[in-house]
Amino acid sequence: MAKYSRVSESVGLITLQNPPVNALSAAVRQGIVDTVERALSDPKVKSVVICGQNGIFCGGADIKEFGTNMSGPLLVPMIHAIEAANKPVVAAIEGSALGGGLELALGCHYRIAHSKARLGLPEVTLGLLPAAGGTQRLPRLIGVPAALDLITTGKPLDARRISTYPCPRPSDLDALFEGVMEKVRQSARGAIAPVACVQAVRAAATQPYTQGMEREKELMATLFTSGQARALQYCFFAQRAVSRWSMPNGARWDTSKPRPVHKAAVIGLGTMGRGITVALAQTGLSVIAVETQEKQLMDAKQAVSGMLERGARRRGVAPALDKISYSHDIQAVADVDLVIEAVFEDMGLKKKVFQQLASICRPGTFLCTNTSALDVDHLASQTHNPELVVGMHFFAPAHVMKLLEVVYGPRSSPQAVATAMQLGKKMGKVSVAVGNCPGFVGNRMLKPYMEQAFFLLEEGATPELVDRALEEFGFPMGVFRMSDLSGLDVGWRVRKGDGLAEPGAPSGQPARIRQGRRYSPLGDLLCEQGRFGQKTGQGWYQYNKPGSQVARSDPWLHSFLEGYRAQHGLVARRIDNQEVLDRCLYALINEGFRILEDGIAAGPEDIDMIYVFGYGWPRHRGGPMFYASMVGLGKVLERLEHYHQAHPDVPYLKPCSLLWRLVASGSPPLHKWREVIRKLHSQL
Ligand SMILES: CCCCCC/C=C/CC(=O)SCCNC(=O)CCNC(=O)[C@H](O)C(C)(C)COP(=O)(O)OP(=O)(O)OC[C@H]1O[C@@H](n2cnc3c(N)ncnc32)[C@H](O)[C@@H]1OP(=O)(O)O
Repeated sequence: MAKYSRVSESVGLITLQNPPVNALSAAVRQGIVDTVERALSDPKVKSVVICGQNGIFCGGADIKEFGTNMSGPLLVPMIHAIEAANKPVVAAIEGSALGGGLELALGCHYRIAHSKARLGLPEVTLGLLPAAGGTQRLPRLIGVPAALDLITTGKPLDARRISTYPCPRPSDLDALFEGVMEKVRQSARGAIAPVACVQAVRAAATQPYTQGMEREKELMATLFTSGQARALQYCFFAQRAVSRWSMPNGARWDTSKPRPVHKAAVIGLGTMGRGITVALAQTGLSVIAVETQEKQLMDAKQAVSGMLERGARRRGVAPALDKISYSHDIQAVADVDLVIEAVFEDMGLKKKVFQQLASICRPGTFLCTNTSALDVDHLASQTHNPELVVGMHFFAPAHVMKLLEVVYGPRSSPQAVATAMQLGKKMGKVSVAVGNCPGFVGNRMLKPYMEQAFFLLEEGATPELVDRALEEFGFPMGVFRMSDLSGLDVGWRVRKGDGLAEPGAPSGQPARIRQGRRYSPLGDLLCEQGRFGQKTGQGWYQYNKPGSQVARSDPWLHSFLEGYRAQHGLVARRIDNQEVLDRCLYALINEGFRILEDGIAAGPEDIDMIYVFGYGWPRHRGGPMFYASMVGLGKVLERLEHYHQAHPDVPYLKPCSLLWRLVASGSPPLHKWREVIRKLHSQL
């Protein structure tokens, strides 16, 4: 696990060997201890070099060991022994030196890095801090401000020449730490690791080394066993696990070969189409961007060019303007490998586009739809080759948001899914393969979540109260602020399509029962008044002007709610944060279990990554299904039953059979849920 050799007579060379990333497993740590001892006791050896095999120095501690009884030498004394060595020890860094890997390098007397090396302390992203001296040695090496930046964000740095570093000279240490703590608290949204990182670096800046090390150890001890660390480490593996997709028919990632995509087309250049065009061009693909309205096409070209130029400036590269050609004629897509349709969310219109594409595109072209909820299979049936059709559901802004839902219908071929998944990966997305149903995974689960928020308003809550509870939980935005941002009219259109929202509906009880279940027309009533959210300057909140983003409490809305309750004979009661969280989150989680039961998502990791990367679920809480496993499935079931008894006309609150089944089988840990789901499916 650490190979020893002597080179040029006097240099002891230690090579870390633990594929794929030379993580510091117990065996590697033991190997380092043994080989360092050997080099130091060999009189012919004058200096020691530590490097990693296969072009990577070291990816840090072995995260898989964290949940286990860790054995083997500890990192801190191992690194101390290197630092205390009486022969110079050099870290020769190629590829990544991350976490414990960088801390190992920091314990060496010199570090030399390849110009393409990446150095970082990502512990904070796993709910931890760099507790092998990282928070103590790094500030001493590069100064407090730069160290704080690396440690609290976990972002890796490219190796740089020292002459390019600014000289770190904090003038007022207290102000510096207060400022950073404030920034960290705001962006961390309840995450404890970044705060502990600041506290540890503060110890480095204000206390002697040994006391700093003690503080670092103490803070790490708290983090190491925290639920947040478990959640973040779960996310690390879940993010990788979702790329190993499978379909109910047995097709899998490792047996399905993607086809290369060199040239793609985007149809429809509204907000989504523009973002998708940018994402594709930035990946290096040739893109045909089609918009039939001449004025829209010109506007889109200008907007896309601006987005590409700003992105390129940020990344210090040339903008990929020449990758895109614009056309108002759909015939221009005849020779592309893959088309992404991103026209207005209207089934009639999308069907027409798919019929056209089926007759224009050359045989074998993959046809993808960016619909957020419509039936992918129905669109596939408009073509001669339904096996080539999949959904590619991007999230706005499409060139920024990391999530891509790849939606397969019953007739989508494994190759079409593999190709869309690979294209998503190339675009830097976290791509999750899911089955076809209204709203797929993300939007399907959003429905019960939003429904509960509306009901809470009817029962006495305000948008401010609901949003505050969700934001304190860790969402960047509560449900009403989010609804104002995305536009109330979007959901209104869907409800009208579903035959739910009817203008001029009767008042009183009938208005609140639709299709045999409780319904809240509050969102529809706001839309009827032209209150569509930020874009109209009024929604659940008020804004200084249309387009403004600063939400202010709206007295009109409060008296509207009072009037509404009076009109419907509802008596407002006191609602606390816990009830908001219980009802909104457990209704959403219950739908997640139904999705697993229906086989729409292959496993809980898929749902969790969709919520973490697409819906602002706080990463340090691991995603809704992981959260349910942490709260305890028995407790989730009990609360859902309680609320369903109180609201029997709300089917979303009725605990689903998979949840019952899991609780009956002793609430197994999340990684065992697939077995229970398999059994459930085999019995159906
Ligand atoms: C009081 C107790 C004291 C305990 C001390 C605890 C000390 C903690 C300090 C630490 O070092 S924490 C770990 C910090 N390191 C990281 O967070 C790095 C994580 N890895 C990465 O960022 C990337 O993997 C990479 C190194 C940049 C390589 O990226 P690449 O895209 O090339 O490959 P991946 O697909 O991401 O990974 C390949 C494969 O390797 C697995 N893996 C990666 N890093 C680790 C690791 N540190 N431990 C265990 N396994 C790791 C990864 O899961 C992939 O495997 P899979 O089977 O495909 O999932």
